[in-house]
Amino acid sequence: MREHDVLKKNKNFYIGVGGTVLEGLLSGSLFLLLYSVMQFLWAGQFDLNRVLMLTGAIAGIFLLRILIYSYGYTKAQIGGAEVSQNIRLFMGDHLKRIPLSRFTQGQTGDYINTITSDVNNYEKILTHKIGDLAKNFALSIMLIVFVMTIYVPAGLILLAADLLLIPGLWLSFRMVKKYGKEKNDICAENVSSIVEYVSGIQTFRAYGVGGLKNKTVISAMRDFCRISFVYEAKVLPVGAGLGILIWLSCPLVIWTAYAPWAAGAIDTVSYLLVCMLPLFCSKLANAIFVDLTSYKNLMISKGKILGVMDEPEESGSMEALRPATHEIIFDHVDFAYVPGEPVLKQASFTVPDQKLTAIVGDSGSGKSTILNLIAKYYEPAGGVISIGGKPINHVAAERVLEQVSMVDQDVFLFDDTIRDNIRHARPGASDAEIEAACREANCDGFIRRLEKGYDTPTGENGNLLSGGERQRLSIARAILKDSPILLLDEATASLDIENELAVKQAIANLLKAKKTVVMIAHTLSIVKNADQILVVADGTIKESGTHEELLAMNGKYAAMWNAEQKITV
Ligand SMILES: Nc1ncnc2c1ncn2[C@@H]1O[C@H](COP(=O)(O)OP(=O)(O)OP(=O)(O)O)[C@@H](O)[C@H]1O
Repeated sequence: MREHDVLKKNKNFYIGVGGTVLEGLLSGSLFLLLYSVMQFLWAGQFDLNRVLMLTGAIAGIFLLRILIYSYGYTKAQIGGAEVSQNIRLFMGDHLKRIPLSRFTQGQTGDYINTITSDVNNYEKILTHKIGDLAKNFALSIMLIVFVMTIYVPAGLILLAADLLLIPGLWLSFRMVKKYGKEKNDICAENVSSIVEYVSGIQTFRAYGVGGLKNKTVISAMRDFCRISFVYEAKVLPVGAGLGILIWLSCPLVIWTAYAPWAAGAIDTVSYLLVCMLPLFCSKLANAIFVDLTSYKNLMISKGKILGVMDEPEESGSMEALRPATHEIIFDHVDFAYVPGEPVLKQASFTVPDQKLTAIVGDSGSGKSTILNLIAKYYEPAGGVISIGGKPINHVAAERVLEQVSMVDQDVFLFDDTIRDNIRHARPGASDAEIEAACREANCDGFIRRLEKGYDTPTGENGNLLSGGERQRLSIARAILKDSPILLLDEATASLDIENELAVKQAIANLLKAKKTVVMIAHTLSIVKNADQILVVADGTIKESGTHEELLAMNGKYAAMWNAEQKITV
């Protein structure tokens, strides 16, 4: 489905609108019945037969209205839900192709806001607003025409009152444009701060900055309160002023139609009805004003949806990447997360095929960034990265990731069973293959001790498991995926000794298979036996070689090694 097609209204929507309009017109027809009742009364021809006929007609119309309304309403809801489902599925698919660099915290709040509340708003336009507007327009036209058949000038006054909606809406649309967009942006910021608050609730509590002490959330809420007030305060006077002007049509009609009534050109019953209908018409005009103003406001949501849909996706060929070897080369690679703050500067190195390369360096020197670039989570600003001699700059990230398994410090687990969490690595894997991978990853034992074994739910983001258990599940995923390149961010520092040993054993098992491995090591003793060690500093590779070669250089690595030895002793 093409991006703008998903926003298109469907058949159910049109049936829903048609039903609402029909139901509205039927409700308007009650005025015609009322008119005939008054005519019969006035003529002294109202008898039991007529009462029965009229009440029967009213009951019939009422029943028909209920049927049409229920059918139309249900269809409109189904139609709207279908459209919002298509939008959300499309966006889900689209988001996975948007470059990761776009997912800053503020932007993430924007995305969440768009996928949830903006799509809900758009659904509301389809299910309620358009139908209500069409119904009120149709009913207004019907009543104006009816009044015109009785006395043309009275109908023209009602028409003129309705035409006042044009300047009124012009003004209110300007306000919506000015303050509605700001309200929507502040709402997105609110979502970001709430997402941050809920995700970090443990930390906030630990430092006693939860609830009313949380400055970011409170200030975001205050901003939202302020803009909501400003928005209403700006739009409300326009609506109130317009309401009064439109309402003036009531005395004007009474006054205008008086002369023809007094002259006998209009009978008393018609005069009475002509005097009553402007009240109803002005209520309809006010409803149209409110609905069109909120329609315009809700259309901001449509604009935001289109904005996300139009965000450029990662480019690159979807052709399968089938390199003969899995040697990785960085050739003068430049990279920055934030423009003007380079993380890698002309970094060049080679990771030999089927060998273990370790990356060491100070915290923040760019080690994880190197792994992120190999996995194509980010694009370099300059230089070339190639796998097996093939530059990956123009290859789609999905194709590169087929060659790569990543085990890093932030293990993401879905709120699903352990078995299905591991199966994400290779959806076609059998239960036996999953269990074999878990044995290798040193997690089969603890999984079997759980009440439901492999069918135990991990909880949201794996919060029912310990850090070491989550790490081992992520290693099991890498073993199951069995891809030729393995990227490993060694993270045993925060684990207790038992978990640390289990994770280290799991990593040792993972390294047994012949793969091209790039491993970030935070403790040098782990990488002593690596085939090559790269030392990252100042955005580039400062030293490279084996442990012995680097010690002999007596440079940064030797200094780091000596410092570590002192701590260990
Ligand atoms: N998503 C991001 N947006 C902006 N800056 C980032 C982002 N990720 C990392 N950085 C910055 O880039 C630099 C390198 O980060 P990186 O995570 O690659 O370092 P590292 O060597 O792996 O650190 P550590 O050993 O502490 O994990 C750091 O200054 C970091 O603050």
